[in-house]
This record gives sequence, structure tokens and C-alpha cells, in this order.
Amino acid sequence: AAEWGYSPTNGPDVWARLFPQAGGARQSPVDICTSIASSDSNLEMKKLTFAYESQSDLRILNTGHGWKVEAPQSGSRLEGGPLGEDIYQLEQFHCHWGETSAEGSEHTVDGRAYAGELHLVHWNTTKYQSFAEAAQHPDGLAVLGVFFDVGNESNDEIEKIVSTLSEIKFKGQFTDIPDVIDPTTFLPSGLGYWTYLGSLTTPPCNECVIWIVYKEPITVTEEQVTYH
Ligand SMILES: NS(=O)(=O)c1ccc(C(=O)O)c(S(=O)(=O)NCCc2ccccc2)c1
Ligand SMILES: [Zn+2]
Repeated sequence: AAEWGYSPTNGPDVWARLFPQAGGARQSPVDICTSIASSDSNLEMKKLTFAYESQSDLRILNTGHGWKVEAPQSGSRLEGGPLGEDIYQLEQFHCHWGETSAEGSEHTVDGRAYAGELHLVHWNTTKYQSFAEAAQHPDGLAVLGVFFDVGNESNDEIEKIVSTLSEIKFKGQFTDIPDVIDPTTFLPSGLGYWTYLGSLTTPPCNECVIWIVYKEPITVTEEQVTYH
């Protein structure tokens, strides 16, 4: 099949030809309009809680649009908030970034793009037996989105990841991450978030994602969020 991408001939406007779900009613990403976002009191009742382990021997892949770290963690748990009674487990985390720090995030806030966006992808282990099965159901996946803001201080955990990118200059290349990574450190201190029912943002665009996008960005340096 033709390789999907972000050009006029293979980008989001034509994905629906190859991937029918891309033409659906709950497609991501979206522009988050803060004026019409409603605060949902029972979300505050059930706090969103997460627990991750520190992981070593992780592999990183150049996806061609950023990087992806495969991080299946049977000991991780994401629950509460919009996730009902189900428990979700970390599968992988990856980032979306752009050629410059002026753009790169997938979600926008009141039309504003951030320099990049980190996604921690989880799947519903209460209801489903595998990640692939969960991705076929409307409550199968939960993705935590964290915006990257460019500032003067670098993020040590992100540095452990992007310091390996020189070894995977081309799409499809893998390498090992020598350091131990703790996904908890990627999350901002302010835990306010927006949530909505959406989809994978790349083909096959399955409409299976409960999106949880943190309001507070984390700060990284220009070098940490633009590919060279
Ligand atoms: N921006 S996002 O969080 O929506 C997202 C982006 C890329 C991927 C991916 O394929 O790695 C993923 S994934 O890891 O969820 N894989 C989706 C493709 C897939 C579907 C069903 C089974 C295996 C893979 C998610
Ligand atoms: Zn993503």
C-alpha cells in the first residue's frame, strides 16, 4: 500500500481512501477550544491516578515523524478520571514534533500549536486480552498527551531519549536506550487536563482512544524538540 505521510498526496486529507476510519465522527487530533470545554464535576470526584515503573533495556524507533519507545509495562496502571472502573497499562510512548519549534504538536489549544507533543499510549487490560484487540474497541486505549514548550532548561529524562537519535538517523531504524527511564517524570506538576473520545492520530486512525491532554506543558530546549 502507498506509504501514508503528511504531504498533499499522502496526508490526512487522503487517509480516508486507504483507512476508512479516518473519515469517522470522532477523529483526532482536535483543536481544544478552552471556552467551550466544560468542567465535569464527577471527573474531579474520581481522580486520575497513574503508577509507572522505571524501565531499562528500552528500544527506540525513528518513526519518520518523531521517535517511539516500546515500553510495555505490566506493572503500570492508569485509572480513574474518565476511565471508569477499568485499568489501563502502558504500551509505548512517542512524540510528534515539527521542523521548527513553532509547530509540531498534534492537538492545538485555541488554535495555538506547541513545539511538540508526547503521547503515552495505554490499553484497557480490564476488558481486553491484547493491545491489538483493545485498539478495535471505543474504550480500548487511553493516551496521555503532554505538550512541549521550548525554554532554557532541558528535560533530563527527554535528554536520555533524544541523545540516542544520532544513532537512528533514518525512518525505521532502532537502537537501545542505555539509561533507565521513568515515564512519571514526563508528566507536568499541574495535573489539570482536557479529555474527549477520539482516535489514533495516524493510520489506521481507529476510533478507540480516550484522550487525556494535560493543560500544563513541560519545558524542553529547542534541540530536544526539533529534528536536525
Ligand atoms: N498519536 S497516537 O497516540 O494516536 C499513535 C501514534 C502512532 C502509533 C503507532 O502505530 O505506533 C500509535 S499505537 O501504538 O497506538 N499503534 C496504532 C496502530 C496499531 C493499531 C492496532 C494494533 C497495533 C498497532 C498511536
Ligand atoms: Zn501520538
